[in-house]
Amino acid sequence: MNNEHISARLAQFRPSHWAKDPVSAGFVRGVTRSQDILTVSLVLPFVDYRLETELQDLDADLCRLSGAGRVRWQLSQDVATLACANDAQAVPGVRNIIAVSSGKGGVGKSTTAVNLALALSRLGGRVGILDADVYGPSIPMMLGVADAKPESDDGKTMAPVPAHGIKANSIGFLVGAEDATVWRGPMASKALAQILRETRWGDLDYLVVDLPPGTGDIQITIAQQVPTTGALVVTTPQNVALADAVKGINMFQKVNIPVLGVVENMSYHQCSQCGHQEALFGEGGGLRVSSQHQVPLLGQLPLDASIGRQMDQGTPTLIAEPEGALANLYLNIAARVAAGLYFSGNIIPTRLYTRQV
Ligand SMILES: Nc1ncnc2c1ncn2[C@@H]1O[C@H](COP(=O)(O)OP(=O)(O)OP(=O)(O)O)[C@@H](O)[C@H]1O
Repeated sequence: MNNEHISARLAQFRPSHWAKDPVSAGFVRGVTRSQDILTVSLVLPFVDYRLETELQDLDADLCRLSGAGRVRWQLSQDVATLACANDAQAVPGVRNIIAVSSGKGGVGKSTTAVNLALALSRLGGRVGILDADVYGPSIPMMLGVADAKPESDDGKTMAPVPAHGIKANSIGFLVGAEDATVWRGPMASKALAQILRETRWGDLDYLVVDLPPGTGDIQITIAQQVPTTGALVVTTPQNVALADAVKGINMFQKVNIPVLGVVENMSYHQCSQCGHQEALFGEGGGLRVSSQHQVPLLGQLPLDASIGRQMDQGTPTLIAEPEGALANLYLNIAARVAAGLYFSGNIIPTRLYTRQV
């Protein structure tokens, strides 16, 4: 068996959203042959369980090169802890924090944050979500746990609310939605810092933080108080929303938080009868912003009544139709976010924690 040829073939495999192939990135940990089976072990430092299926495309070539009859893929994930971009104190057990923002209200930021968190969980991660949208904490409703209350046995810390396999906390669980909206800057950001640190998140690969919309002082304060690893900006294709998205990108860049990319929501409307796609709010805006500001366009989501309806019912798209085309769009975004975060970040050595996928 010629290991060099096998390595060369593995190195040709590179999903389009990866910055490196698995060999040069150091993900391949071993190639061994025993009798008729070629075993290839990989450890992935970010989540993407779908890789297992994609790798099977290499089976025929690897069998030919090794003379084995079949290939056994041993894939495990050990999500790397990446250095956070600011000097905020780390949250124990939480490996990476992803902030979701929008320059403008109502563009679908919370919808994207919830589906992104669920998609990261589906890809194999241990995931939490912190609803930092003090102006409209909608995540309890979106996750179908509007009446839940985080429990506290010691009066000092609280257990997050479990929902659809992820852990959630929200200012909305603790005070009525109306009360939260009257809070102003310092009070709101102080309360959030407290919620972030007093929640017993346990071990999380990713904590998604849904920021309040806008690019003012409160957003900057929160982004700086939270040990953020990277941020993404949600926008719609209208010019006015795009202009605000640019402000969002600039805000993060000013405080040195890497922008993982832009998600264009309500990009087009797809007719449920004939499948015709129509760009209701203009075309190409997200792509323009992404290329002008050198940040990736992470994905485009249609304006689809089922996304809104499923959210209102507390069963987000990823849960309501896990195998559907819309869920797949969110999974693609999550895979890009996870890989983008890893390839653009600086790794902090963590205790080795390897799980079989
Ligand atoms: N792609 C979509 N297709 C259809 N409806 C959507 C889509 N994205 C979001 N919505 C709906 O649009 C409304 C606003 O979405 P959401 O609350 O996520 O926006 P937001 O940007 O977080 O708003 P705010 O920051 O002002 O709270 C919700 O009713 C949601 O269900």
